Amino acid sequence: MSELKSTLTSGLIPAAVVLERPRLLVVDDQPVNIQALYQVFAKDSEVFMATSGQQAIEVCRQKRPDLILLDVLMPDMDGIEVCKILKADVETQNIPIIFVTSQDSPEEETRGLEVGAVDFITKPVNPAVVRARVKTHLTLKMQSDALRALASIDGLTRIPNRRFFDERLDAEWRACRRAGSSLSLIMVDVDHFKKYNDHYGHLDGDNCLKRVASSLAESNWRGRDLAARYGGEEFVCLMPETDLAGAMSKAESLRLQIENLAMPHAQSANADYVTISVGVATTVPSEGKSEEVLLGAADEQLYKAKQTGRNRVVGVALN
Ligand SMILES: Nc1nc2c(ncn2[C@@H]2O[C@H](COP(=O)(O)OP(=O)(O)OP(=O)(O)O)[C@@H](O)[C@H]2O)c(=O)[nH]1
Repeated sequence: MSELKSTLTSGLIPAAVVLERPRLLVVDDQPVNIQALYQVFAKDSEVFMATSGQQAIEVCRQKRPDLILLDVLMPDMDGIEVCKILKADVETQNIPIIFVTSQDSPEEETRGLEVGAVDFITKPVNPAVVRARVKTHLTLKMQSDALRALASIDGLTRIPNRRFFDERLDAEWRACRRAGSSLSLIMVDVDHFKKYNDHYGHLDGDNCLKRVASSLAESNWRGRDLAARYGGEEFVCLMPETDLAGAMSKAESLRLQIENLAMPHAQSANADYVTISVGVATTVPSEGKSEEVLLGAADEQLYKAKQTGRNRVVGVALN
């Protein structure tokens, strides 16, 4: 449970998922039906409302509700279509959708479940039934969000792991390619870390990695940036919409940040304390280029930083 608690506070699970006051979206073209559901939930939940499919999608993207109660039959865009659109978008696909319908045929229900709804409720709604079903699906959503977040965190350092980083790199690569903007990668490696372990012991080595990780993760990052543990004593940072100059300047401030922790390292050939070497690579993703090439380039720059004396930043912009 304490693991889950620290995961929650790390920000990887949205605060709303703690569900002290769940956020529900009720969608129906008839205000009287919205009113009926509003009365069931208003006391314990924050209730958003939408009277059309298009409005429902907009509210969803802005407010990120924990669950949607969605009317099937609506004039412009029906509930099935709304559900398909929300399930196709990574930002909204994990929000459970319960269809609320006056047509309770098996065909209708099958169609709804096939496009991704989790449940069906028939009109006129029974307050006790709808409350119980919503509670069940909110609990399931909280559990699956918590599991997803735990699977994304490195066990030792509690910052995002390589798996999470790989997923985000993939998504940001595509986003920067669409926008025609730069994507930068920063590779960080602790200098002479084998000697650190040999001198202070593996437990102190672990603590050193934890401090480096926290310092990197707590740096002053912009919205879509990400710092993760790549493996061993290596860390990686992703900076979308950032050119080489911006990434080099951030990398230099990370290097200083670690130096300023002033963690003693008696065996380092570079300094009396722990330092890092940093490799930076930037590209504008396009047809024919790959994420692996960007990763390889950052790694190559890191190698150069090691070869040319460590405790330094080296970078390259790829054509
Ligand atoms: N304590 C601890 N050590 C780790 C962990 N992961 C990797 N290491 C150690 O990190 C060390 C990395 O050593 P090397 O790859 O030789 O690099 P280095 O000693 O840092 O030398 P340079 O990178 O060239 O400065 C190895 O001794 C690994 O065992 C970990 O989770 N905890």
